[in-house]
Amino acid sequence: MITTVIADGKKEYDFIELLKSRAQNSDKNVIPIVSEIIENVKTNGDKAVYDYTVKFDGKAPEKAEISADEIDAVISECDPKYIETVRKAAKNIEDFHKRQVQQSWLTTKNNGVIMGQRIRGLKRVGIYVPGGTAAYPSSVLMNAIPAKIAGVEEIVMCTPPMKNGKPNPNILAAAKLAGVDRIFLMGGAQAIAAMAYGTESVPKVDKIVGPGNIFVATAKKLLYGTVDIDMIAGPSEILIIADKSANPKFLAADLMSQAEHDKLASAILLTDCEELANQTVKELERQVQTLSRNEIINSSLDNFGAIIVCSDMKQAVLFANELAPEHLEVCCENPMEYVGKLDNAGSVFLGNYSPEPLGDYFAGPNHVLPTSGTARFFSPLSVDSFVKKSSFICYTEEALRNDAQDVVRFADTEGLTAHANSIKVRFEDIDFE
Ligand SMILES: NC(=O)c1ccc[n+]([C@@H]2O[C@H](COP(=O)([O-])OP(=O)(O)OC[C@H]3O[C@@H](n4cnc5c(N)ncnc54)[C@H](O)[C@@H]3O)[C@@H](O)[C@H]2O)c1
Ligand SMILES: N[C@H](CO)Cc1c[nH]c[nH+]1
Ligand SMILES: [Zn+2]
Repeated sequence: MITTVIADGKKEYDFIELLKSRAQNSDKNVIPIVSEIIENVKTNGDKAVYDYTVKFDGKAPEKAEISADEIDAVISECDPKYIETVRKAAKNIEDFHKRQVQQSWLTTKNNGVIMGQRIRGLKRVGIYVPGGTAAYPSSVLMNAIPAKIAGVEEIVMCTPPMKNGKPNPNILAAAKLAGVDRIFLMGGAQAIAAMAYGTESVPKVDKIVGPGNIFVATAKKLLYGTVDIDMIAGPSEILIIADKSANPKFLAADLMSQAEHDKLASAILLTDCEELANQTVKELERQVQTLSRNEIINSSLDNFGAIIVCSDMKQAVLFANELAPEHLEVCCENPMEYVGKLDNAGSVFLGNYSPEPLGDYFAGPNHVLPTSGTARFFSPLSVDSFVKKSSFICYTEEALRNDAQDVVRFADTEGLTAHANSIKVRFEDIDFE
């Protein structure tokens, strides 16, 4: 079961180092596997993707792309109540992300100089929607809605087929509602490589976004540069900081909500209350028996789960910032007090009634979030992830004349005479120093 460590001034620091190194090293073994897949797809295109789909997903569809007619036929199988829920979630996600939109701007200075920044949607993006051990229609919404708001011209989606080689109807319904343009049934590193290089059927994209397991996350990392990526959004993580006011039943449930994603998922509790830690262990043992994915949960908690009884809540905050988790729940008496102290987390859930799964599906903020400690420098998926910015400058002759001497001096200092010359030829009447 989960490892519990009690603060003694050293053990807890050593354990935090261990947890950090676990998160960073987990992809070492898969790099050679993923590199081979990428090379094969680059060389052999659709044929390689087909073979990997058979190998990893069970059965490959004859044609990887799903036609519009097929989509409509499959969607008719969905439960209308589910469609209604998707619509409500989509509305919340749209409302949240619309607030992120940045406008192009220009400014005119007193001397007539105009400059500004043009912001526009990327031309073609690839969104990855996981579908291995579970199907993720919620990830379709989280990827596609901000892309649409950003004005992306074409959204290409890849998701693995179900075991019978067919598409998951609930994923297709979410894709249609969110405005995805083309859908391909393929998963894992091979799907990422197909979108990065293009194949006979899959178009090459400018950027790949979206979460996935360790094979997907590693492929994105290796292909960065051939294509842009959003971040490393690998196996899920939850870290909870809790004081004695927290409810162990809620804590255990929330820890396991992320552990059930993947054997490599991590679930960590930091508390200053030993009694709460013990009660949470008991709750984990009790509740896990009632959950369908208990095998994955047990493996995840065994290998990547931890409860640390900290010396105080200040130490809990310090460790939370060190670990930089994907999701951070604050189950403390005054949760708002912590907001300004938590610097490194993908998404923060405040109070006993903001459980992590609410954010996964419904509240509005994006659930595609940085993992493996990369929340230190990556941000959640957002409208920003789908735009490109170009700046522009327009000087008048008079304005350039005024700045000419300074620009020439800078160019001369760098030893770049051609740069200086481009200014000088415009003002042959100026005697440059
Ligand atoms: N960070 C986030 O924002 C976020 C959001 C949602 C989900 N997730 C994570 O996404 C992941 C989803 O994982 P999943 O496995 O269910 O679906 P997935 O679609 O990411 O992966 C399935 C694919 O993995 C490949 N694969 C499986 N075993 C392989 C092997 N031995 N060698 C090579 N390739 C192999 C196959 O191609 C398969 O199609 C979970 O880890 C979950 O925690 C993260
Ligand atoms: N918790 C996942 C991100 O790590 C997102 C998700 C989708 N569905 C359920 N959960
Ligand atoms: Zn989740």
